Amino acid sequence: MEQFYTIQGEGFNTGRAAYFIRLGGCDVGCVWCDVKESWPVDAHPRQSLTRLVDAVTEHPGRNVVITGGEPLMHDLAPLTAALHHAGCQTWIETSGAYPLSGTWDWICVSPKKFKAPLPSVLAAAHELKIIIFNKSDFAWAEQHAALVGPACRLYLQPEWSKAPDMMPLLVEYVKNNPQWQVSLQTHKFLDIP
Ligand SMILES: C[S@@+](CC[C@H](N)C(=O)[O-])C[C@H]1O[C@@H](n2cnc3c(N)ncnc32)[C@H](O)[C@@H]1O
Ligand SMILES: Nc1nc2[nH]cc(C(=O)O)c2c(=O)[nH]1
Ligand code: SF4
Ligand SMILES: [Mg+2]
Repeated sequence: MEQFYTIQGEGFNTGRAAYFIRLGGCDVGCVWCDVKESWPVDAHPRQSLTRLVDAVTEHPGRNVVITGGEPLMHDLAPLTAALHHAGCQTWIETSGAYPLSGTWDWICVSPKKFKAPLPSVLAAAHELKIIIFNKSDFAWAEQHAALVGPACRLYLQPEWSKAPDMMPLLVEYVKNNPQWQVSLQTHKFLDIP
């Protein structure tokens, strides 16, 4: 759907330069999704792997984030193989609703109530990033934290429009449950993609 070189705004890798590839197609249907234009799978032009990898390597950064849409609706094995061949690190942003494909240096799973994550994807996560939209999301976060591996990093990220209301609760939650960390969509404050 789009590709851009920017700063990873969220989660564990916040602040690091990364090339983003946003793949079209998602059927999870989050009411608060901030890229609804990514949902239709056929609305976005196709690109060859060669062209995609060439575009990445025109920039000095070698961290590549595959996002969407829901990127795991596609077989990502060819894309991650080509990126690794070009010397890139592969990072994914996924809801976990579809089986993993591809080989990954960093897996961020952000599970959604609208379509449950697969246990196999949760088990492979390096990072669990729960979006806090209302109070019930804290208990829901704990349910998913029980399904990830022991080394998985735990993040709570406010849903953008609800952040003014939810941030005080989120801060108190992390102070009382320090296994969790706060993640903010810092690119939105920086006004970058
Ligand atoms: C647009 S999604 C694409 C990747 C994948 N479909 C997913 O949901 O993880 C990228 C990240 O943005 C988060 N996100 C989407 N809309 C948001 C919003 N309104 N506020 C905060 N985070 C949001 C998602 O939870 C996910 O972690
Ligand atoms: N800067 C920046 N960081 C991000 N981290 C995850 C994003 C996403 O939409 O997947 C995203 C994004 O859209 N922009
Ligand atoms: S799973 Fe991701 S892309 Fe799909 S609707 Fe939810 S936030 Fe948007
Ligand atoms: Mg985004």
